[in-house]
Amino acid sequence: MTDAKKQAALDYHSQPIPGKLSVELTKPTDSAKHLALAYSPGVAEPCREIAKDPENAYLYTGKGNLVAVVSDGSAILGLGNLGPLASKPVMEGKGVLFKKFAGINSVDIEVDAESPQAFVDTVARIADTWGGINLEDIKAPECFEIERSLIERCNIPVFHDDQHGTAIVTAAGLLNALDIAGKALQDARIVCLGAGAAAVACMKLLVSCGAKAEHIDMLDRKGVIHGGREDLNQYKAMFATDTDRRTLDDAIDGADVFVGLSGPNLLSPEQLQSMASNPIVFACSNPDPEIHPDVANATRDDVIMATGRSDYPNQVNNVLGFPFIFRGALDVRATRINEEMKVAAVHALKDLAREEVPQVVLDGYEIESLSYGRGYIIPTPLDPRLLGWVASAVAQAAVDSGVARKPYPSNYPLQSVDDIYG
Ligand SMILES: NC(=O)C1=CN([C@@H]2O[C@H](COP(=O)(O)OP(=O)(O)OC[C@H]3O[C@@H](n4cnc5c(N)ncnc54)[C@H](OP(=O)(O)O)[C@@H]3O)[C@@H](O)[C@H]2O)C=CC1
Ligand SMILES: CC(=O)C(=O)O
Ligand SMILES: [Mg+2]
Repeated sequence: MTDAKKQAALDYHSQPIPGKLSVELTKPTDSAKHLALAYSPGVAEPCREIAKDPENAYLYTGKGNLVAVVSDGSAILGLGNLGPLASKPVMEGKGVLFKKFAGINSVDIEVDAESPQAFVDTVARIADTWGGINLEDIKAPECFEIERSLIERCNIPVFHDDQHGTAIVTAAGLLNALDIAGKALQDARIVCLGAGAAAVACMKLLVSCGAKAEHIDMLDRKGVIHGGREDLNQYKAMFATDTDRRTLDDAIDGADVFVGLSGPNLLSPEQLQSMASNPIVFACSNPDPEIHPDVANATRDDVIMATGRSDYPNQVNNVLGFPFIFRGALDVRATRINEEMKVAAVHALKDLAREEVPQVVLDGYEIESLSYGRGYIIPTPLDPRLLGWVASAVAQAAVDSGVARKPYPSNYPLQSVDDIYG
């Protein structure tokens, strides 16, 4: 970013008031009568009802439309472990996206925990307050055990966005990119740079969508993950292959797909040059991708290029997932977000990209036209149809797979966030 853009980003966060989120009132509070309802003595009535039946919290409080965005700051975007407080702008940012795109209220919680167990205990003790918990920017391998324990201990959806949100969006974008490149997922040779939270979840979901595990080379800082390595944790070991390839140079040669979930500037033009025809490059590290799109496009004119950024075409970013996935899950009061709901979200995103693009999206990006093809493999976050398409697919899958505690909502498909209360 230029110095001017960096300053603009700081100004955006600090002016006219610090931060990006605020709390609003939903009831009148202008008279003594109102106060006697909102606070003492009236507030005692819903307290008594909730004490009788905890489900009444959904009726008398904001719980059912409230998601906690929780981080320990150990893997903030691709910036690394900067600690809990430095993650707050990202967590507030996730809250902005929840509210703007799905009408969901959220509170960011940055936890300074000395161990994964302390983190889990902290979150589990406050879990009843929320309708759902979105874990964010927690590094691997700790994130896997943290999420598993919290899912076990909580009866609300717990979802590690960097794993599953990223995987859902990546799978949808990749299915379309392969379609445009004239290739099939089961034949594609895939290189995944990174072997952390996002990478492991993305490759697992791609395999469940039809990719061949033996066609995937996953790499960490030490190179290709292969069966001869003795330093692999159980999550990396799932992707160990029987191969002689050891470096990114070895793995990328002739590959159809590069998925970067690692760090900045790690894929060189020479490496891109050695990929197969119509190479698909998802350089998803934020804020700086594994290869800059200007460099990639200057290197090959047949590249299908995506990044996690909002300022280039094909934004493969979990913003296309978590707001709408939680919307659907909350509205049917799902106890968890299961594989069926994730796969339903993949297909909704994939299919929506093949529809005509509405004018409001063109206006938002200040462009004249946009249609399914190399420069448009995935819907943009500003597409108002995401709410209806993705939340409906997720809610239906929750009902069909038996994790919903309420029926498919009668006010679905949602046209806008103004419709969420029916
Ligand atoms: N576009 C999107 O929607 C999303 C993008 N991301 C991006 O993915 C990246 C990883 O995030 P996340 O999975 O949460 O973090 P983790 O800390 O869990 O994982 C990071 C992984 O990247 C690997 N890595 C780091 N540097 C290198 C390198 N030089 N060469 C090879 N591998 C490297 C690490 O290797 P090792 O295991 O050896 O330490 C580790 O496996 C970030 O840049 C993040 O911004 C994440 C989520 C969503
Ligand atoms: C987008 C996101 O969640 C990340 O880069 O961590
Ligand atoms: Mg993240």
